[in-house]
Amino acid sequence: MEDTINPGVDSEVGPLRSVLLHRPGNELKRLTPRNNDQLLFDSIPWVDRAQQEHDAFASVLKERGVEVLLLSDLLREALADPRAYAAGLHAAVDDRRLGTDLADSLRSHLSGVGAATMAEVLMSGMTFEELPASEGASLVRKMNHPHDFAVDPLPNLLFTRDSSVWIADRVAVSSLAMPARRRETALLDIIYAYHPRFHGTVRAYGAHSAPVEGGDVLLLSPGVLAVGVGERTTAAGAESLARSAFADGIAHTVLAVPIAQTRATMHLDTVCTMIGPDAVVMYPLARDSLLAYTLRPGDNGVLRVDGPEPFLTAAARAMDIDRLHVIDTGLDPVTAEREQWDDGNNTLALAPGVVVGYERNVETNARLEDAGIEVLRLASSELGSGRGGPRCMSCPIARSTIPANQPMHDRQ
Ligand SMILES: NC(=[NH2+])NCCC[C@H](N)C(=O)O
Repeated sequence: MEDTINPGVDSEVGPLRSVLLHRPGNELKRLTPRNNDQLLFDSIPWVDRAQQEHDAFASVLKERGVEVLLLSDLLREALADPRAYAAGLHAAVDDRRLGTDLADSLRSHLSGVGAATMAEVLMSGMTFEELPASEGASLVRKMNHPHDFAVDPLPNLLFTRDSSVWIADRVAVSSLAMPARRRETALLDIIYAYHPRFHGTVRAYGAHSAPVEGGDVLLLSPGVLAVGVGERTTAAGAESLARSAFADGIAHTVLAVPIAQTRATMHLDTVCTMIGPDAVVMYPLARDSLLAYTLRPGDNGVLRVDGPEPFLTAAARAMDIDRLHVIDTGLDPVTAEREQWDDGNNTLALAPGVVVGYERNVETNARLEDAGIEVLRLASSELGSGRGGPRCMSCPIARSTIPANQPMHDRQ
């Protein structure tokens, strides 16, 4: 048997060894022009092409020696455990939406369908017309349109970055802010609690805490986290993540970084991602305006909060480096805005100086290459419709540790 890779992530850029992805599936087929806004997609993706683009993403990672775990496989395998199956039933059936009669009949139907179908229902949801026939009349069934959802689909599962985050050897299952994504928490919870691969995994933070989404969390260096606070992660969420990371000894500094509350900048990783241990690619407009509050453990369990001050200053101090380099994308404001929207700043580092990016961001990629970064390009005509790039679509489970204080150019 091959050795399994021990989970653990202490940076954004250490050589990537194992990653969790979600190959888009039938949940994307639920998107219509009537529900796409609410389900956080900007258009209606062509699902077959989205799958091809995603398969190409997985292949790029595998070719570089990264183990790719698929969320649907892990969920199905986890559901083989009766306790996981019971948790799945609980996550699928909402008594408040269905009323007692319909909820009971759906529960008894799902109890017998088996792990594969159960996983599919949890991911793709169920419409009223797909519910099993049941005895007696149900007002709820009569008064809902056959295409209404009895169980909501989760099209944003694709963005595995947001629903869980590894910090050192612990995993934080997120508390997601938007109603369309809240049920993702239950699926990740089932995987980490019951899949044999994650047996013994210790948690950080608590999925019932104030919202934190993984797209807002950057592991700037071992022990130093930057947490975007904006449309998704709240200040209370950043505090609770900091408190738990300090208590567990997996971080000594957390930078809370205010970001504009708009769709274009829903997460910190839409404007800034790391491409080396002391370097980031950053949306030019954010470069001089981004601020940070510095959180550290204080006496008697009280948090110390300093700042705000410029993000780059606070980050360099916390990381104990002279300067956090910003790769100058040097773009004119209109190109910069277009490429930021298309996730040009949302790169996934496979190692220091090696990143995956969307090919459509021609100018940003060219500037990254000018700076000596290798850019592995992905097609994204359909994947991009959910507004997420390679970083959003990946949850690193294991990265190798980079030796401390070794600037990037020595490592290439
Ligand atoms: N880490 C990220 N930037 N994730 C992007 C998530 C996009 C997704 N449609 C949402 O609105 O939630």
